[in-house]
Amino acid sequence: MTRGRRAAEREPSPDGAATGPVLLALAGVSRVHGTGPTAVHALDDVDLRVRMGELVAVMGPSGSGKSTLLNLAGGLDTPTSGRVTLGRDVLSDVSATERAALRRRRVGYVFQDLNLIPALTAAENVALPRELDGVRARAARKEALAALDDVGLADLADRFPEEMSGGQQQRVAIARALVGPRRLVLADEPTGALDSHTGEAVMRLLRARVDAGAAGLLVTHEPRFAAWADRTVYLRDGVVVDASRDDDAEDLLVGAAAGAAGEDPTWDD
Ligand SMILES: Nc1ncnc2c1ncn2[C@@H]1O[C@H](COP(=O)(O)OP(=O)(O)OP(=O)(O)O)[C@@H](O)[C@H]1O
Repeated sequence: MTRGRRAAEREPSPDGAATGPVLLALAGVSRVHGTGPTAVHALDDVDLRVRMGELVAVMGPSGSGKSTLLNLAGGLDTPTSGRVTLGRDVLSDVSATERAALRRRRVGYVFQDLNLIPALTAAENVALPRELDGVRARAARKEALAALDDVGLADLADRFPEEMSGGQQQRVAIARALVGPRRLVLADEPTGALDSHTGEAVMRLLRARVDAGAAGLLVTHEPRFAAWADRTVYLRDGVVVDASRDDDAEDLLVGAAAGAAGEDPTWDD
């Protein structure tokens, strides 16, 4: 089991198991790109559960399926077989439109390629996904300012991306990923373009968000960043070849509970 120094410091539990409800569950998930002799088995029969309050790192060589896993987890892609569940919603069963709506409301992405919109200020970039969710402009700005404050950028809210350093831009991207009621944070090499000091700061922010109750999945090539996670899953050729402790399924919100009537305790949106 790979447990980082910081995770160990943060969490005294000897087995390191996060105890929140399962937010994200992949069960027997495979993804094949293409057909016939040229088909690529990007993921093969992967099981993974991530709990609220848990940060899971995904490591593996180039082409091992890390980004495919992240895309499936966030509903950007659908599995060829198997099931992806977010809260009580089976992402792999809903229509593309519903999946897009779930994704927008519930999933925050942080990519190496930040995708900030150059013509919008930091606050406008962060507010945009909330406005797309139907939140009124004034409320969305308020939320955006709070999210920017969380990442230490309250003073730069009205700057444009080109007026900020790379690290500051990355923090804006994180604020945008975390604004509003999102509970699942998917980060694909979020530290890739950053110097080590700024990379650590980014990890601290992700860790803090997860400690506050989100579930996080972090793709990284760097063990020192994976050390911030509670556990690490290693992929090779689309297969999980090593995973530190994944806990019991008994309190899963999925399976028989999927589609059941009533409130979903993992969401407050
Ligand atoms: N849209 C696609 N069409 C065909 N093959 C694809 C597609 N997307 C990914 N693949 C293939 O699936 C495999 C897994 O790709 P993926 O991008 O998930 O790996 P990765 O571990 O994220 O790699 P890297 O670390 O280089 O980003 C690779 O062989 C890749 O070429």
